[in-house]
Amino acid sequence: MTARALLGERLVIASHNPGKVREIEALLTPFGIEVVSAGTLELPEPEETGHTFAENAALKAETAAESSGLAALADDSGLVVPALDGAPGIYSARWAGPDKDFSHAMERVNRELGESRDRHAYFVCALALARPGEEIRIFEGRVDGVLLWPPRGERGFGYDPMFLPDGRSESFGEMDPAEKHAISHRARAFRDLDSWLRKTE
Ligand SMILES: O=P(O)(O)OP(=O)(O)OP(=O)(O)OC[C@H]1O[C@@H](n2cnc3c(O)ncnc32)[C@H](O)[C@@H]1O
Ligand SMILES: [Mg+2]
Repeated sequence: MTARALLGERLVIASHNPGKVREIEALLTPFGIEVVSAGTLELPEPEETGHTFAENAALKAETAAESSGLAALADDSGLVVPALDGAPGIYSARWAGPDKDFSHAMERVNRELGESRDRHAYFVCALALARPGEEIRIFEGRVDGVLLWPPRGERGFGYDPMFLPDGRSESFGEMDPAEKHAISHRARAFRDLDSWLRKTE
């Protein structure tokens, strides 16, 4: 089967975050399917009550698939800081508060790290694909790096300006989007999705 047959003619991107929707649209381009975002369809934003990235991604994808009757792809992601026992993790969006203020969230990460010499962090992305009448599928990706202070760059979204991926000299906030797509947690999860599609073909 082709990607189109597996994913449907029209796929809902079950996210209300414009930064993510932009990246997911770019990463889906090679699949050649029409996409529409949950925001455009005015779908409700479900409460993220799961305890893992995968559970929250599944919850968002299932809600969107049920309310639209279409296949839906959700992304639950976040920044994991081992020296902070994994925080902010699944609470990454919530650390920015109702105003979605990521300068504030980044300051909190840096403040809580204090003088810690361990500034290692990684981004995780769990993608969930829900198709009407089919079992839900989860795909995951991760990228490791170190936390910078002060943050650098205006590109990307969320915690990007404080994240320097391993082996690179530019933060995610400074990088050209195409470069971020070559190595990001989200791109790696898409590679996992792509290999599943190829196996199923
Ligand atoms: O749930 P949806 O509607 O998709 O949008 P959201 O922003 O609430 O998304 P999450 O619940 O998955 O929260 C993940 C947060 O982690 C951060 N994050 C995820 N991927 C990121 C990336 O590539 N670069 C920077 N920050 C990222 C970003 O701040 C997100 O708001
Ligand atoms: Mg969310």
